Amino acid sequence: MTKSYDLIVIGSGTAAMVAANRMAAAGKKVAVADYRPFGGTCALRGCDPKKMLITGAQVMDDIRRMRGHGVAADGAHIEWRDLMEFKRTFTGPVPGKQLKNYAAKGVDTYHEHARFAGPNSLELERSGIIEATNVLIAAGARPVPLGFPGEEHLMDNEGFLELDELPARIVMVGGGYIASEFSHIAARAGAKVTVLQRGKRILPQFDGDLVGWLMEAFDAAGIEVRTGHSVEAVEKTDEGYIIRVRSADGGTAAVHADLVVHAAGRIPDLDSLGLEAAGVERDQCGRLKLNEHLQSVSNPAVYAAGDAAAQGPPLTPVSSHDAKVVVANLLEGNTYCPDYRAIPSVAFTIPPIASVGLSEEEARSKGFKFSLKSEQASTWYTARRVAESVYGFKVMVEEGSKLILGAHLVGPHVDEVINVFGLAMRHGLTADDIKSTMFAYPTGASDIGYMV
Ligand SMILES: Cc1cc2nc3c(=O)[nH]c(=O)nc-3n(C[C@H](O)[C@H](O)[C@H](O)COP(=O)(O)OP(=O)(O)OC[C@H]3O[C@@H](n4cnc5c(N)ncnc54)[C@H](O)[C@@H]3O)c2cc1C
Ligand SMILES: NC(=O)c1ccc[n+]([C@@H]2O[C@H](COP(=O)([O-])OP(=O)(O)OC[C@H]3O[C@@H](n4cnc5c(N)ncnc54)[C@H](O)[C@@H]3O)[C@@H](O)[C@H]2O)c1
Repeated sequence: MTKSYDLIVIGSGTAAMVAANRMAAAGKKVAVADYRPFGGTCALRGCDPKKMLITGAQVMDDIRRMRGHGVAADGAHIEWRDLMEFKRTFTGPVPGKQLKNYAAKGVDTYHEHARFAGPNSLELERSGIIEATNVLIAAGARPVPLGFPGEEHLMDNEGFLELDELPARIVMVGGGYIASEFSHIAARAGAKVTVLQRGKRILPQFDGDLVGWLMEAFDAAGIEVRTGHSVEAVEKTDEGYIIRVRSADGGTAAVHADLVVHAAGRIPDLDSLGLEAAGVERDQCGRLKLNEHLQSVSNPAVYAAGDAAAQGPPLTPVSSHDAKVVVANLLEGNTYCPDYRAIPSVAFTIPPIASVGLSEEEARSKGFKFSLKSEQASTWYTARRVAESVYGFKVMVEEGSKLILGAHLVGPHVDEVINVFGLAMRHGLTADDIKSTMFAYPTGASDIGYMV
């Protein structure tokens, strides 16, 4: 007999976990299917493992900056294998813990590929057909196909975060989050890293002036950044790889490497879901056609969340937020819509760069009247006490309302401090509210009053 559920979730990442747990807590019969180890991108192949490797890289950078200031650690280096083992102390137990957690909550788990067989039924690779009142597509994202010869030679984020040996010469194809973060890790671990970015600058999601200041940290780490360079082909040779590049002025070049990493963007992972069988439509860009409640416009039984839904930026807190919205809609009827205002985002370079709210260009093009405070603040105590020269900010405060429109930070501790701006923006606190708040001193947050 076909097994029947209130909700089947495709995927076992952040969106899936939040949705499945909440539905189970509401007494609903839930199933979760994933063909990969349970845990999803953030816990197994993204945010969390990456941040553990960053911890090692950060120590190396601390030593570099403190050399001659009382720290002598000559010969200190990263033992890549051991750092990977450190990472695995976190990632290793994740799938088992998840399965145990689901079992305890009465959620059925299927470690297999799922595809739609009908409007509200799924075909599982081994277990056959299961059906549900509702299906949540939480299938995440995958590296975008690049369409150039030799793209099969590129290693994705999953491969990089599992490397047992770190190759000597690494090329990052692309210059966004993944290229920036992975290059800071690999360079501190001794690799020669080249970032090949098609765009005019790297990290286009962040403020251009602050990214400019951050380039000093790329230089200090020995990371070569080539902007306006589009990768057009990758060839495998006996010695490694040749990466064929075209520059913005039409010139061509060849870069040699032992490893080529895909850091050129990700797209919703929808192609293998058999959406046609369920009548779930996609738009011209291939994204799911969803209404404001994250429900398929063509099949009301189906909802989507997180990277697969691609309604907000592809970030973990967005996946979690989407899942909460979907569950509220399932339990209470379609009454909730996602709220994507003031989502803080951080690229974990060393030091990090962070952003929340509008960019300066967006604020101007939307016609806001605002005061802008921006400063390269390397002489401030927050930077000096850690011997870091990269520190700066750009904050926009609306005239009249004194609400913060956008905050952009680079330097020590900004990965934490940005959350204070996010809190203020999401809850309508003004620049005056922030100025009248007491922040513990000396902390990164104690600078906020001088930034607004
Ligand atoms: C290297 C890297 C670093 C990142 N770092 C950060 C960070 O620091 N901070 C941040 O906020 N975000 C970060 N992100 C983004 C973040 O990881 C994602 O936005 C988030 O994990 C998406 O969660 P999700 O639940 O939507 O999907 P996922 O966690 O990707 O889960 C989707 C799951 O669905 C499964 N699946 C797909 N198709 C099927 C199918 N047909 N049947 C069964 N299962 C299927 C997949 O195997 C996958 O496990 C990073 C991403 C990467 C790649
Ligand atoms: N800290 C974080 O929050 C974090 C970290 C990693 C990933 N992520 C998420 O994962 C997503 C994917 O990350 P990503 O770094 O792969 O993508 P990205 O969108 O950040 O950057 C991709 C870059 O690759 C460039 N590019 C594309 N094709 C190219 C080519 N042929 N040659 C040279 N350059 C090329 C593009 O110009 C683009 O700027 C991000 O959008 C982000 O939301 C987040």
